[in-house]
Amino acid sequence: MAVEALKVVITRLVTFVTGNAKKLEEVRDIIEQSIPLRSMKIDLPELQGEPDEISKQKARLAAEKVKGPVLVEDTCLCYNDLKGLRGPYVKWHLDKTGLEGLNNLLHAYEDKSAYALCTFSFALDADSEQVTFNGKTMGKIVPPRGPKDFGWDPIF
Ligand SMILES: O=P(O)(O)OP(=O)(O)OP(=O)(O)OC[C@H]1O[C@@H](n2cnc3c(O)ncnc32)[C@H](O)[C@@H]1O
Repeated sequence: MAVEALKVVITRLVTFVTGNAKKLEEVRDIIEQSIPLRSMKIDLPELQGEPDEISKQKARLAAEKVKGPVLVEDTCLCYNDLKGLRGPYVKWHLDKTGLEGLNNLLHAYEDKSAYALCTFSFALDADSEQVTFNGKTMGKIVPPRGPKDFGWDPIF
């Protein structure tokens, strides 16, 4: 399945669906040279569940709207001592409590280690099985510092 999908990716235009300009910038930098890519901002529901499942459903919903091959990504920030939370819900936490709130979450814990999990899903169309890829970066949660122009970067 993955190989079949890949064949189509390089010959057909893929729509990267996101409402996040910084995310789009990074994805363009990394894969625009490899596959024909365009972007589209479509409001998709913020889903709940495990990262892979959220990403797959996001791809299915995006493919339904685009009616063609799509790529989506869902980012999680996972605290080890909180068993992987805030995970996919980090966006809400960041919106409501800001960077300080995300940092304060770990005050009661010794271990400040965390990881960023990026889950990409590709779908040829709404009826095809989604192909999912994960990337994980280990780090730790610190008080906010540096540029504040991209999500939770200042605390990770
Ligand atoms: O339209 P989509 O692609 O879903 O864009 P989004 O901003 O809703 O994307 P996510 O749900 O995947 O992102 C969850 C949160 O993580 C933030 N984020 C995503 N990638 C990041 C990165 O590389 N560094 C810092 N923050 C990031 C993002 O700004 C959100 O607040």
